[in-house]
Amino acid sequence: MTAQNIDGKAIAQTIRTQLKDKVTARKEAGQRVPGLAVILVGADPASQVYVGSKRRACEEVGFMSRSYDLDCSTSEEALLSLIDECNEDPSIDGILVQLPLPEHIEESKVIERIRPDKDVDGFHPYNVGRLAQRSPVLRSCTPMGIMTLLKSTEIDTYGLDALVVGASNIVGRPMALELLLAGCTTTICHRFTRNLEDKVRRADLVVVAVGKPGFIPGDWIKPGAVVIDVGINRLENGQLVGDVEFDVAAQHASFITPVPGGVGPMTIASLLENTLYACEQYHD
Ligand SMILES: Nc1nc2c(c(=O)[nH]1)N[C@@H](CN(C=O)c1ccc(C(=O)N[C@@H](CCC(=O)O)C(=O)O)cc1)CN2
Repeated sequence: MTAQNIDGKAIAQTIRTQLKDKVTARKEAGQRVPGLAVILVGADPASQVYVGSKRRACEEVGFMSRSYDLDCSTSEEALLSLIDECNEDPSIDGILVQLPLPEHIEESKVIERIRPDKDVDGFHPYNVGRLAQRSPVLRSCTPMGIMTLLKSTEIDTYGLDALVVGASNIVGRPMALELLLAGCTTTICHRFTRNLEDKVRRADLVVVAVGKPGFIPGDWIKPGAVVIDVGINRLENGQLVGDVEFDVAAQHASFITPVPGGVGPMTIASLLENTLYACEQYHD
C-alpha cells in the first residue's frame, strides 16, 4: 500500500481564498474587517518565521493585523497590560501571543489574561472547557486544522482507535478532545507511557506531536492507518522533517501528512477562521 498525501498547503489555501471572499462581502456590506493582534516576545528564529507567516496570511485575506514585537526582556506586567489594551480595543477581534514565551513570563497567566472571546488560539481554560464539554467555540488551531484535514479524506472517524503521541496543552490534549468528539476511542501517550510500539501498531489513526525527528519508525504503522505528523524538526542540513519516518510509514498508511506542507499551514488557516468567527459571533 502507498499512502495518499493529505495536502495541507492546498487545503489551507482553499480556506484562505474562502475567507478572502467573506471579508470582501463584509466590506461591500459596510462592515469592518476582522482584526488580529499578533504579539511576539523575543527573537526566537522559528517564532519569527511563524509570526511572519501569520501576519502575511492576515494581509492576504484582508484582515487588519496589528503587530507587536517586544524585546525578550519585556516584563510579564508589561505584556499583561498590552493584552488588557487589546482586550478593550473594539477593532481587535483576536489576540495571539506567540509561544513559547521567555522563561521569566508565566505562560498560563498570559493565556488567562486574554478575554475568552478574543482567544483565537483557543488556549484559554474557558475555550478548552467548551471543547471538553462537547460545545466548542474557539478551538485550538493545530487540532482544529487536523480535524479539517481528516474531513477532507472523507474517512468515517466514529469508532476508530485513535492514538495521540504527545500530551502538550497546545496540541496533544486538545487533539484528544477533538478526536473524542469525532467518535474515536482515544488514547494519549506521553513520556511515562509503556509499550508505545504496541499502541502505535494497534491504532487506526495516529497523531504524533513530540518534536523529535523520526520518533515513530514507519514500520510500526498499522496497514491502512491514517498518520498525522505535527512535528517540524530542522535537521543540520537544513531539511525539515516530521516526527514519523515518512517514507516507510507511507508504505503502510492509507493517508499521511507530509512535513512541510501538512499540518503547519493548517494551524495558520485555523487561526484566520477563528478570527473571523470571533468577529462575527462575538463582536459584530
Ligand atoms: N500562540 C501560538 N504559538 C504556537 C503555536 C500556536 O498555534 N499558537 N503553534 C506552534 C507553531 N506554529 C504556530 O504558531 C506554526 C508552526 C508551523 C507552521 C508552518 O506553517 N510550518 C510549515 C513549515 C515552516 C518552516 O519552514 O519552518 C509547514 O509545516 O509546512 C505554522 C505555524 C508553536 N507556537
